[in-house]
Amino acid sequence: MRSVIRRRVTTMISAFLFQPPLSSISPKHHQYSLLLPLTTQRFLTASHSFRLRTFSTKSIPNMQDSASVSYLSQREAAEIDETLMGPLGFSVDQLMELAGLSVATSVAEVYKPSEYSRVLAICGPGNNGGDGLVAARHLHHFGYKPSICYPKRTSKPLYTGLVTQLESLSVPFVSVDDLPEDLSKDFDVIIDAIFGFSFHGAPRPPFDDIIRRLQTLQKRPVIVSVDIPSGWHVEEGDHEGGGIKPDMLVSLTAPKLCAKSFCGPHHFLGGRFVPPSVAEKYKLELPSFPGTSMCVRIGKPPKVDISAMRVNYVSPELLEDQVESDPVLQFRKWFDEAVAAGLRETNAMALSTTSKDRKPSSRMVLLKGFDENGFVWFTNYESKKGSDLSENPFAALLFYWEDMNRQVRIEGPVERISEEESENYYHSRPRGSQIGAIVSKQSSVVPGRHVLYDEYEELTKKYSDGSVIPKPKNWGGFRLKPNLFEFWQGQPSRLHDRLQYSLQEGNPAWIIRRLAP
Ligand SMILES: NC(=O)C1=CN([C@@H]2O[C@H](COP(=O)(O)OP(=O)(O)OC[C@H]3O[C@@H](n4cnc5c(N)ncnc54)[C@H](OP(=O)(O)O)[C@@H]3O)[C@@H](O)[C@H]2O)[C@@H](O)CC1
Ligand SMILES: Cc1cc2nc3c(=O)[nH]c(=O)nc-3n(C[C@H](O)[C@H](O)[C@H](O)COP(=O)(O)O)c2cc1C
Ligand SMILES: Cc1ncc(COP(=O)(O)O)c(C=O)c1O
Ligand SMILES: [K+]
Repeated sequence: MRSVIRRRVTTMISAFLFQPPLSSISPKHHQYSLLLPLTTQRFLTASHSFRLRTFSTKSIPNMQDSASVSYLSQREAAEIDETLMGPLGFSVDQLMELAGLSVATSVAEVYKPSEYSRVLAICGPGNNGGDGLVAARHLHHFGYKPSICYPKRTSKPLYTGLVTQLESLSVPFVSVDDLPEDLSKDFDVIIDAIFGFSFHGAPRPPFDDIIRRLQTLQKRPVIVSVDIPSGWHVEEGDHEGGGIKPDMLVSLTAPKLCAKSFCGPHHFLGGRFVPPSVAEKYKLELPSFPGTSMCVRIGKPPKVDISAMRVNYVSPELLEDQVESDPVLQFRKWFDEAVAAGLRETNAMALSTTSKDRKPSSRMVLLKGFDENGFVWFTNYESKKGSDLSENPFAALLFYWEDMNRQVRIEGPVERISEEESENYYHSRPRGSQIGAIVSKQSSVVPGRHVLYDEYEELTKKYSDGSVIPKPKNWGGFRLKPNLFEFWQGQPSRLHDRLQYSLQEGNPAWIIRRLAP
């Protein structure tokens, strides 16, 4: 019995697979290879692990070539829907859940709840409306304050369930009559989940009036359209002009033809459920989803006004009576908190040095240890920073832990650590990095990458027997002994907390002073 069912399903899938696509779609397969997912892999060596970040255009979601993206006709969209929920074994609940989650994560990528918390999801009578209900639930859990306008309810259990779920979260439902004529006062984001790919003709009441209100919105609230900007023709787009102008479009499965005329700043793709058979059949060329993300940006990056880019920091206060009297202990506290918060490369710091002609230069290095004796990093003593420090043995370190609105400045004299300490650390590194340190005459001019690579290959062969890789004489650690610390905690309106620790001649006690922000 089971095998009969399996055979039937296989036959249905192959019948589906061998049908030709309904519309031809620009096949630029050579570009697809550029859209590799960003992978962060862990490489384990005998005693260590270190992260290798592989980089591709995909890792910058804005760098997609929108010309290589496929668009679906209305018929294809409906057909894919049927296939997913027929031979491919999906249920509508499942797809709707994934679609709604994609919408919520797309919104969260661009519109942060700290600034755009008041969301109105306007839900239509079909599955597009269902996506809106699901998205609102996720947005609630992401920290937004959604409200729902759902004038034409469906009595199917899927929909009544979604409504019950929202009611159990105390998400308010607003009737059309209670919606303010000017939506800009009460909402920061409007989720347009009115019509999806089954829309046809002209909008009927009460949606005609709601769409009219959306057409006249100014800058705020922003409109996020689910799959289709409601009121637009599914294939021809805003063909009569005067339709709504969403700021964000979240296309599901693949963009529909109308999306070609979308010219808002944020076009995202959601619906991370397309099996390869569907992608192959419809020759779908779509960006791949990075990491574990449920959405990915399609198309060109939005134009930004750099002068308007700013974040208003909101953090707990940093008060004199809360901090440690010893700045090294205070640093440890903040460092541990940054690690616990999961920040990447908490130990990355900017190191600033100056040459004897008093010209400063900065670069990132990794902190490899700190205690009351100082802060240690490793490098090539004959590099630019190495020669700067020989000429002027003073430096400044800077940590910026962006997610915590924190910055730490540390300044003081610098000295080389002992050869023994450097030896020990060098041999604790992955063997590839040890060889890399031999190969790199750091800061000198290299004729081409191949030069480094050839020498690396040669040395890798030489040491393939696992023998000790000798530390180059010019590679080792520096230790900065601080005489000044500053702990900076970002606060609203640029009234940040700055607590500076300094030492006075001949006095081992640190003086703590608050500096104006
Ligand atoms: N695989 C996928 O791609 C997935 C797709 N998903 C989602 O499903 C969406 C498609 O859903 P859908 O087929 O239910 O159609 P949708 O457009 O929401 O509404 C149809 C309703 O609107 C009505 N209606 C139509 N025209 C009208 C008018 N002029 N004025 C007034 N009413 C009008 C129509 O009524 P009728 O005309 O039939 O009387 C019917 O009640 C798709 O866009 C995506 O968001 C995801 O959930 C999962 C994965
Ligand atoms: C996050 C990060 C960490 C780095 N860590 C080190 C390090 O620990 N030691 C090092 O020599 N270079 C490190 N580098 C490379 C340096 O920034 C720099 O390119 C190199 O040391 C040459 O600098 P210089 O020519 O000013 O001496 C790091 C770069 C980054 C982005
Ligand atoms: C050139 C260079 N040297 C040294 C380091 C530090 O490496 P490790 O953590 O293996 O000491 C880095 C880190 O990015 C580096 O780029
Ligand atoms: K819509």
